[in-house]
Amino acid sequence: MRTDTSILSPDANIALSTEGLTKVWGSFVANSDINFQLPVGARHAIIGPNGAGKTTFINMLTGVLPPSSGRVFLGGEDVTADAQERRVRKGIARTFQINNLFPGLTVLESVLLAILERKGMAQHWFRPLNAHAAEIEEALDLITDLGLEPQAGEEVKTLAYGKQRLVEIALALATRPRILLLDEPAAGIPAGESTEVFSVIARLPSDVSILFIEHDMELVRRFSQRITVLVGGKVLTEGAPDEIMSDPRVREVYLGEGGHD
Ligand SMILES: Nc1ncnc2c1ncn2[C@@H]1O[C@H](COP(=O)(O)OP(=O)(O)OP(=O)(O)O)[C@@H](O)[C@H]1O
Repeated sequence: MRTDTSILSPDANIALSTEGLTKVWGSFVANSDINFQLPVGARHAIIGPNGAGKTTFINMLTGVLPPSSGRVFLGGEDVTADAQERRVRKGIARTFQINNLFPGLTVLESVLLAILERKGMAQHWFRPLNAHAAEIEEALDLITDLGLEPQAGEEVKTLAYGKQRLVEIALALATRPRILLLDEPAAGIPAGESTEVFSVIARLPSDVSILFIEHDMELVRRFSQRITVLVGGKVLTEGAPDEIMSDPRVREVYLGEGGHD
């Protein structure tokens, strides 16, 4: 019997929550009965060994994957049946690999296009630039917030990978999200640059609630306020970084496994 009924009633402090979220493929259970709450303004990490179901969970939050059972709530609203685009309009954003999106465009052009898309104006992108003064200003503000102003006029594909990841975050922020979901935002980039990416994430407005998957424990320790540990598709435990890092069960199943590929 459920003793915590808060998950069932809208709570203004909860940006996103799930109830009994489950994903099965045939007899394989990738996510099992996940009850999760992301408070407004959270910096929350999901960790767990390979195949634990982290990406599957995020994919059900964004609408990329339909759950087999369970529900996803944005604030108090059940968005389980909403398609991905609709969830984006309601404030759930995730990052996409930039090179698949806007090949050949500069940083400024890419962010501008994302803002025009949000405003339903993307089909007018070829209008004279002065017709988009407000959107250009917004794009430049966003680019500045992410420390990308030196690269504003450069083609995205020519940037260092760390900068490309930041452009991807800028594009997600251009949708004006309430919630930002990041699946390994520093994957594939050199260690120095990954710290820069996370420092920028840490500086994002506090009303944007952030949930991220990250394998680097030092980054998780530095940049999360709370951690959920997934193992075999189930929540093993959840808590503050120090609590999680010293939990013998976590050390055994995750930290003790000798690293991650
Ligand atoms: N479409 C699918 N059909 C069947 N099994 C799948 C499918 N997608 C993922 N899986 C399996 O579900 C399990 C969980 O995958 P998921 O990518 O969510 O794990 P993860 O925790 O993100 O792993 P990693 O850390 O390696 O990225 C894996 O065993 C994976 O092989």
